[in-house]
Amino acid sequence: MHRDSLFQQNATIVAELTDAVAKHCPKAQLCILTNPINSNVPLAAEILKHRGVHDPRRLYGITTVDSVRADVVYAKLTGHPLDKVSVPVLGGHSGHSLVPAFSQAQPPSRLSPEDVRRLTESVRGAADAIVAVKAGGGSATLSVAAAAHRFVNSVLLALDGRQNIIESAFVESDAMPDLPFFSCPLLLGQNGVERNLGVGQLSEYEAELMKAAVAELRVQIEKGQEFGLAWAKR
Ligand SMILES: NC(=O)c1ccc[n+]([C@@H]2O[C@H](COP(=O)([O-])OP(=O)(O)OC[C@H]3O[C@@H](n4cnc5c(N)ncnc54)[C@H](O)[C@@H]3O)[C@@H](O)[C@H]2O)c1
Ligand SMILES: O=C(O)C[C@H](O)C(=O)O
Repeated sequence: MHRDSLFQQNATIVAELTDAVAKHCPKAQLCILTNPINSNVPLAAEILKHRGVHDPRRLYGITTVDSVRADVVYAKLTGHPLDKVSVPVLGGHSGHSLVPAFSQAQPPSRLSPEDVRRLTESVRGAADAIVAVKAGGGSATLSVAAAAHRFVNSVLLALDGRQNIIESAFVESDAMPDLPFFSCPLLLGQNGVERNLGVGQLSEYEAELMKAAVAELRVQIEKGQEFGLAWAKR
């Protein structure tokens, strides 16, 4: 499954809803789940900019399901309790644009290169695996609903003043040179993204994957920006 192929159907819907947010609730924290995240978030940013209400701290693409998947496979392999595990997932939300950073997993565990490759592929291929199992019956639903709930709940807790709320999301960012949007762990606060916690130290394997991820992301980001700008000016 290519989330990118959903762009044709979903771009106009995202544009219309973002425009309504810009007009009626410009201070809202806008959490976009609609695929392709890698294009739809840049698209929304262009519309918000055009309307003069763009605040990069308040616009997110929800990538939490990737974090959930990485945490689950890491916990299963290492035996760490799932609620104590955290694996950063970096980049975007599509097979080759996302890079799970198992080298930074907490609590740390020594994994063989073969284990890391296998876990990485299972996180990157999870969406396709679910589509195949459902055989025409759709894609992931419950896991995504749970992940979206976790993310939005974290945004609300931070809004309410709770400290040390960290979630990854695809946001406007300078974490990766020359790439205006990127997903990595964020410290959330009352105004949205309080601090971008950045990419951290990647292993050689992860750095290699990241090169291809960045190339794919660049194309998908530009596609969203072009659509958003054209839609806003139409
Ligand atoms: N970011 C992620 O991790 C992730 C994971 C899974 C699904 N998704 C994406 O979430 C989106 C929804 O997936 P789903 O399984 O819930 O689909 P779905 O078809 O079950 O639900 C889509 C809903 O959108 C509504 N809708 C359609 N056009 C609309 C419009 N113009 N304005 C307002 N609402 C409109 C429909 O009535 C329907 O209720 C898809 O784009 C999917 O790719 C993202
Ligand atoms: O588009 C979908 O429904 C798939 C989803 O992005 C996923 O990661 O499972």
